[in-house]
Amino acid sequence: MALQVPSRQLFIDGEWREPVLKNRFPIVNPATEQIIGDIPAATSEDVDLAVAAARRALSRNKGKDWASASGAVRAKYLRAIAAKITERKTELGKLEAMDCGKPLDEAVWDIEDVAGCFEYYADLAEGLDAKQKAPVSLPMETFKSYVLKEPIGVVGLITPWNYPLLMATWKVAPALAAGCAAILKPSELASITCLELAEVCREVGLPPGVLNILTGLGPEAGAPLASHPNVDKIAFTGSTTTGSKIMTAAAQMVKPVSLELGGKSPIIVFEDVDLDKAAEWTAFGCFWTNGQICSATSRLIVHEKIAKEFVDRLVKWTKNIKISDPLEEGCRLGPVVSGGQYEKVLKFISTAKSEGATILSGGVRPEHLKKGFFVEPTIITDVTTSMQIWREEVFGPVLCVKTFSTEEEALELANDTHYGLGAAVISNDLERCDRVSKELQAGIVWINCSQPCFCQAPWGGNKRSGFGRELGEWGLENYLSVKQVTQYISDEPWGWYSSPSKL
Ligand SMILES: NC(=O)C1=CN([C@@H]2O[C@H](COP(=O)(O)OP(=O)(O)OC[C@H]3O[C@@H](n4cnc5c(N)ncnc54)[C@H](O)[C@@H]3O)[C@@H](O)[C@H]2O)C=CC1
Ligand SMILES: NCCCC(=O)O
Ligand code: NA
Repeated sequence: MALQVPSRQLFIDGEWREPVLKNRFPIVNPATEQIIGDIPAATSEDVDLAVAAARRALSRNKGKDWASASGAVRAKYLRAIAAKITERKTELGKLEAMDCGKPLDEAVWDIEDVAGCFEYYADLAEGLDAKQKAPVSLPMETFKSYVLKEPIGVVGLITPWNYPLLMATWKVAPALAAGCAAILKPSELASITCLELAEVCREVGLPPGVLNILTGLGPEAGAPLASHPNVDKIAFTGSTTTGSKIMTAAAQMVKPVSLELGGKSPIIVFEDVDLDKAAEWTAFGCFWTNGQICSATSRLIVHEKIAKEFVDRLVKWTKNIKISDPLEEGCRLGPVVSGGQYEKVLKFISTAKSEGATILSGGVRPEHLKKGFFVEPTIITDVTTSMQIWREEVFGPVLCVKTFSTEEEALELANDTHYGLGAAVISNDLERCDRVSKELQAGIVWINCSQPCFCQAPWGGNKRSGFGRELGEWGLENYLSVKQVTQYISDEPWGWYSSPSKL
């Protein structure tokens, strides 16, 4: 059963506020193409208000309420948020599925991960207190030095639509744990659950201004945040093109950025694998989240000895994937997020065809679904390394295939990309897996699986997939500034200049 989408405003300074320009835009359910509600459209006027509220939150009570409160104080809020999210798990999962099209089971899994991530950073916030004043060993006995870790300040968090609440949480949870105040700008294509996070923050009594949530369009709400002189850092997940624009805007203010961008990740399948296990991971690696994952292993590189049998088996697994409305029981593939993405994915497929590739399976709308932005899981063979389908991120359920004969050749193909986010290797020879993992140019390597993601482990890429790492302790460091405090401890004068008293 579909749910009523709550009608919300912008969340600024701990309360709901109508956008200054009073505009709203529709929310489209990609499975039905129906309008299911609307969200407020923030502009630079609202960004100014939110940034000012965040500044006030940092300095209220001389910082003692938030920024310089103990980590344990902030952890209580993070745990309270986690508890409320868990309480509302089923409802939030449904809203997420209706908004971005991911199968309900995946959406509920995401919401569980959201709660887990808030819990995890609550622990790290507490741990931060014990890490303060860590001594630095110096080569001169006359000095001693220690390090303070302080919140970076006001942070702008700009997030995408493929994991709407989870990607927001990967940023919000560590930012709040660190003692920053934040402005979150979710994607205009899927913002419902981020506005519900605002409601959760209101209910748990998060101090006003600590988290502000502004829905709106990229150029109207995201761009003024990225270039705002009173925002101290930007963390972004999304396309490489937008990441580059954000970095350019931030550079004008010498503002640090962390960027988690696109990918064209490889999965290498060696000849010694269990075909069914490898086929299932290959399908999951590319078709999970309807193929819309930055780390999707969308280039299959399979040993020529097993290629034919493996690809046949993979097609069989793919045909077994239930494609339906995301809310239908057992759904494993929903629609892509929007009409625009649907057209884009189909264009990628038709270009591959016109460049000489073979659409082995899928490539079209499923016959039984007349409405919605559905694309069948698609497998493309006869691909060359110069084709668009091999080189560019599709962000849809589309896998392209090449074969190899030697490990060296497999690595060459795998690393033949401007991106460097994820990579997977499937083989029963674990020594080989270790060797290949070292050679793969990627921030994340999966052995005998693809995509599992744990909030304890670092996440991020190399090359044009961006830089900086989210999650784990690295995710917290993103929002901390390191201050060196060095003290002269000798009773002797410094003695560099001749003392005037000796004249
Ligand atoms: N790496 C990833 O996780 C994602 C990659 N993508 C890729 O991006 C393509 C386009 O999707 P979009 O939704 O248009 O992604 P996008 O990268 O433009 O959007 C991501 C976020 O950036 C914001 N944004 C857009 N322009 C901005 C600007 N000039 N300044 C500040 N913020 C801005 C958006 O409002 C959204 O919140 C997809 O087809 C896919 O290839 C999209 C979403 C996630
Ligand atoms: N499993 C989380 C993937 C996140 C991302 O697409 O960035
Ligand atoms: Na939507």
